Amino acid sequence: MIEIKGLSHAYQKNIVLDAIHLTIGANERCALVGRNGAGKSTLIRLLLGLEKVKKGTITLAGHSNKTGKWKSQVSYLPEKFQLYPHLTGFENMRFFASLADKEISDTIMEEKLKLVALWEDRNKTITSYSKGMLQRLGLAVTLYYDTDIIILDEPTSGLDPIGREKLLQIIDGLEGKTILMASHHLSEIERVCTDVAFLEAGKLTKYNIHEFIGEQMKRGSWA
Ligand SMILES: Nc1ncnc2c1ncn2[C@@H]1O[C@H](COP(=O)(O)OP(=O)(O)OP(=O)(O)O)[C@@H](O)[C@H]1O
Repeated sequence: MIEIKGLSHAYQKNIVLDAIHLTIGANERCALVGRNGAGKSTLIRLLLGLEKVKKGTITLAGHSNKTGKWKSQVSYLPEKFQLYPHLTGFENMRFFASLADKEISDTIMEEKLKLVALWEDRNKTITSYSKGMLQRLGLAVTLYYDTDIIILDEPTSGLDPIGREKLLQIIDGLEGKTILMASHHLSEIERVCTDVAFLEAGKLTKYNIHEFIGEQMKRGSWA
């Protein structure tokens, strides 16, 4: 579960987040949306401890983000995951596993590579992978930590419709996770998300997906 209470953040006089509240429970897939500059990346950086929380509280999987205990329960897929181009898909998996705090077995790597449909291509160097395959490999790395909370930053960015659909199918199949996914695409939000956290002028409003679609019909797209 993610719990944010009274969180504010400003860069000099630019108030980006103004006393926002957000709770995302297990089995919720919550989209994080808002216009360019609305504060999505700032919120993600605060959640990941990359930016200091000055006002308000963040609790991740029951741990305050001030303690550091939350780290084993959160995984993050950035918009562009830095993989090693001279290594194969499997070698990349092994390399990132070697950096993890817990042991990640070959069996788990096999399971995740099969989940993202890259098992057949595991021994190819990733220079031969398409953008979609690279993003799926990044997702496989993110998933083998098996954390309660998964944060995805525009996971389908730059993918063609087939690549996008394959990735969304995998995300749609994840169970028992708390997912926050930044996105600019209403169609993909509708496809996989149960809820939407909408940022506008420093305020955050949470909708269930049906309310959000209705709201968009009334007032036009946010983007
Ligand atoms: N390190 C920083 N220093 C100063 N201002 C910043 C910094 N990072 C972000 N900002 C400002 O904070 C506001 C929110 O930026 P942020 O990147 O969080 O928005 P965003 O919703 O992620 O935008 P986008 O959709 O374009 O990625 C913007 O006005 C931006 O210029």
